[in-house]
Amino acid sequence: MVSSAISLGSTALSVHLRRSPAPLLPPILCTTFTSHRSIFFGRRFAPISITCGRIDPRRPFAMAFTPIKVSEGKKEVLVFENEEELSVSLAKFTAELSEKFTNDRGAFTVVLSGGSLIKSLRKLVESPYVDSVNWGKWHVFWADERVVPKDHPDSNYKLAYDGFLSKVPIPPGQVYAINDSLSAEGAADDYETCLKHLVNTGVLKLSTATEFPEFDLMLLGMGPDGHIASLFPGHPLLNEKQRWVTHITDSPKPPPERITLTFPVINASSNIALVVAGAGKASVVQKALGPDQNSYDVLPVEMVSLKEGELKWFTDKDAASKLPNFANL
Ligand SMILES: O=C1O[C@H](COP(=O)(O)O)[C@@H](O)[C@H](O)[C@H]1O
Repeated sequence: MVSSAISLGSTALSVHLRRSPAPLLPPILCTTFTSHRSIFFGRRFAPISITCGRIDPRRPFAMAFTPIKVSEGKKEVLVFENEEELSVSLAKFTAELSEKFTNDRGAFTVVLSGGSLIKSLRKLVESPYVDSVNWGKWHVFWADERVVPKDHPDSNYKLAYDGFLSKVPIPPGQVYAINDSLSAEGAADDYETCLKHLVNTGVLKLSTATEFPEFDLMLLGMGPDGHIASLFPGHPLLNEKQRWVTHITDSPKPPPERITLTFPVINASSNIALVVAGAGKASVVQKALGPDQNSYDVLPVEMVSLKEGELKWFTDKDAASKLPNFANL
C-alpha cells in the first residue's frame, strides 16, 4: 500500500494506492492493478474505486475494456478511453435496463435527446442487441424537440429515426414524436397531455416521491455550454416547477423554437445516462465535476439531481481531460 497526499491548488487531495502483485504474464501484455483513492469530487470528498484492466493481447496498446469509475452516492462517472468504448458500454447498459424493466413491468420508457447522443447509440442497433432486445416493449420519448417538420434537418425526431429508430422494430405507435403542425406552445401542451394520457393508461408511472412522471431511462446529451434538453444556462425555464413540458421561443442555439421536458420531470427519472464525449466539452465537465464549484452560476447540467434514481455519466478521456484527478492515470 502506498499512501501520499497531492496538493491541488489550495485543496489537499489524499491518495491511497494499492497495487496487486505483478501477474504471471509478459509485462507488455498485462498491467493489471487496482487502486483505491479518495478524490475531491464536486463539493466534497468521496471514495472512488479505479480499476485499470488487463491489456488485450490483440490490441496491446489499447487499454482493456475497463473504464475509470468514480462514484458519489447515486451519481457515478465512467471515463472511457474513447467514444468508441463509451458507445459499447452505453449499449450494454441500455440493453440491461431494457431487460430489467421489461421483465418488471412489461414496458420500457426511454427518453432520447438529439445531437451527438444518437451517434453514441450506434452499438445498440448492432449484434447482439439488435436481435436480443425486446424492442416491442419500448416506448420512446424526447427530452426536447425543435419545432420544425419531422423531415427537417434540425428535427431531433429525424435524427433519431435515421440513426436509430429505423433500424429496430419498435412499434410506431410507441414512438411519441411531437405534433409538428402546432406552435411551440401548442406542441408543448400537446406533449404534456400525451404524457398524462400515458400515465392514465399505465405506460408511464408517476414518481411516488414527486408526482412527476418517472421515465425508466433518460439518455441525455450535453451541449458545450452545459445545456441539457433545451434548458439553457441562465434561462428562466430552469426554474419551472409545475409544468411537465414547456416551450422556448428564444433558444440561444438554433432553431429558436423548441419544446423541452422540465427539471422536475428530468429529476424524477429512474435512470439517467448523461453522455458527454470530446474535448469540446472538457471545460464544462471540469466545472460540473471538478473542485472549483460555486453556487451563483450553476449550469443546467449541474441541476441534474435525481430524487431516487441513478445518474451515470458516460464520458471519454477527452471530455474528462480537465479533471485534475484524472491527470495521473
Ligand atoms: O440542441 C441540442 O443540443 C443538445 C446537445 O447536443 P450535442 O450535439 O452537443 O450532444 C442535445 O442534447 C439536445 O437534445 C439538442 O436539442
